[in-house]
Amino acid sequence: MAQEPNNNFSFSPLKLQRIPHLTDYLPITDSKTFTNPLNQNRFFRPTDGFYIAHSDIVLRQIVYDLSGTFSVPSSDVAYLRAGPRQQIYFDPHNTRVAIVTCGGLCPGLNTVIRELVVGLWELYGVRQIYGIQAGYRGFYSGEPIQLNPKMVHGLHKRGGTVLETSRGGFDLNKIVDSIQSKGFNQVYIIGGDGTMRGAVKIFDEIRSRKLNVGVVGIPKTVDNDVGIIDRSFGFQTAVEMAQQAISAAHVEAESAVNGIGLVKLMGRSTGHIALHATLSSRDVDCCLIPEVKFYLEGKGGLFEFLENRLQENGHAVLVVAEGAGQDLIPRTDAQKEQRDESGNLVFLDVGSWLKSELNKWWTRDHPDELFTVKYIDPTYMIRAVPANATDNLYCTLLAHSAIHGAMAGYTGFVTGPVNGNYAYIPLEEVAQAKNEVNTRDHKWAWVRSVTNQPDFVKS
Ligand SMILES: Nc1ncnc2c1ncn2[C@@H]1O[C@H](COP(=O)(O)OP(=O)(O)O)[C@@H](O)[C@H]1O
Ligand SMILES: O=P(O)(O)OC[C@H]1O[C@](O)(COP(=O)(O)O)[C@@H](O)[C@@H]1O
Ligand SMILES: [Mg+2]
Repeated sequence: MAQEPNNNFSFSPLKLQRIPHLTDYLPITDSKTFTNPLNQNRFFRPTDGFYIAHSDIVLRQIVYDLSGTFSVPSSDVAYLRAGPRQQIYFDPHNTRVAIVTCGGLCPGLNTVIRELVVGLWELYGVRQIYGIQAGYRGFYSGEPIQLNPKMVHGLHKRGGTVLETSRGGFDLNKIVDSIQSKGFNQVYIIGGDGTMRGAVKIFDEIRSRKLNVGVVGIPKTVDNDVGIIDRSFGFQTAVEMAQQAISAAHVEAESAVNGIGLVKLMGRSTGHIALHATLSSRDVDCCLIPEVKFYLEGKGGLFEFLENRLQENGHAVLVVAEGAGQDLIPRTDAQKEQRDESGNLVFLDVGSWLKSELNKWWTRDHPDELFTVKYIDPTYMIRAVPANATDNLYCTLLAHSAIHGAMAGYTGFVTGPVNGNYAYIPLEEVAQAKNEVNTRDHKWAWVRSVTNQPDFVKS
């Protein structure tokens, strides 16, 4: 029977995760602030509650169990709510902005660039806006490109990043020297977990040099592996794109005798894309993710499961995240050490390996029966597309939130939705947080109930 809520609960003070402000470390010789130009913007007409105050917060934890004696644990935290401030720190005429994109592609990168440029220009009247080319290395190895709304007009309809991106090339001193010498006072850094770790270092160096430069992180990752925020932009578009690959795999498998459709999806250390694509498709018989180790042979293994599925249905669809099964694939010592320019471990192709293992298994156990594995690897197709409508809207809100925070003088922060509300989160916290699939919660149980796949726990 459901337990009645108990009135015996109390809220201990929440811990507000403050974000740094430039005045925290800069000598306040001139404490002048500026009235937000939105006051004069005929489209916005600020009314009561339009501006966000220091006291507006967003709770990280919003679901509680009120049975028994209850108090909010002191570990529960709140973040500053994102949005326009009535008084701003930067004079728009003297604001000089740099925007950079780093790491892998993700649908919506161009939209964020577009909305940063248009938002800074239209909402705040900033005119000195520059794009840094090809990731972190672009700060010191090339010339920034000046941007204006006309130049970025149609960007939301294009995949990729017009600024180009890269991995590696992180030279802290050269980057900060360049920010200083080029006179930038706001830097918007769009990237994933690696980029955010770099951004923390840039922010620390800027602070230790006491530079009047705001550093803002905008989290980007198609894998959805950045923690704290609800989800990363482009993720939904990628899941949608993955449906096409799964449908094709299903058609191929269904149209063959003992056909297996195998689809590999992105997900270096997290299986969010594979999981969401599986749940949306319902054509998937088994979903393999990095968070759940699996095995091939014997009782409860993948082969036994597929054998039964082929017997029942004549076909099966397998979705595998790129980071799954890496511990099973034989590799040379050199391959064990191989890293990309950013230091990320280079993975072997789990799809090709699985295909080969499946073929070996079938030939060994059923030498006289037809069997086919059709392997589809849509890797770059799911991330090199323009953002869908939902992601485009999300990118706009992210860009606007970032601008409002930076113009107010906040620094060393990341903006993103927390429980549906846009918040300012300390950069360092985001750089450390991971978002892995929680295999104990109902979503993973739901996958297993949809596919009826094994739990791969050896008894
Ligand atoms: N720990 C780190 N410290 C400084 N820079 C880093 C760190 N990790 C990654 N970077 C830099 O961040 C950029 C993007 O990192 P990468 O891991 O490739 O992509 P993502 O940011 O999408 O995870 C690269 O230029 C890389 O050199
Ligand atoms: O071939 P690339 O460009 O290194 O990208 C491959 C990687 O990029 C990703 O799509 C996203 O990774 P990042 O968010 O770290 O850029 C991974 O899923 C994948 O392993
Ligand atoms: Mg990454």
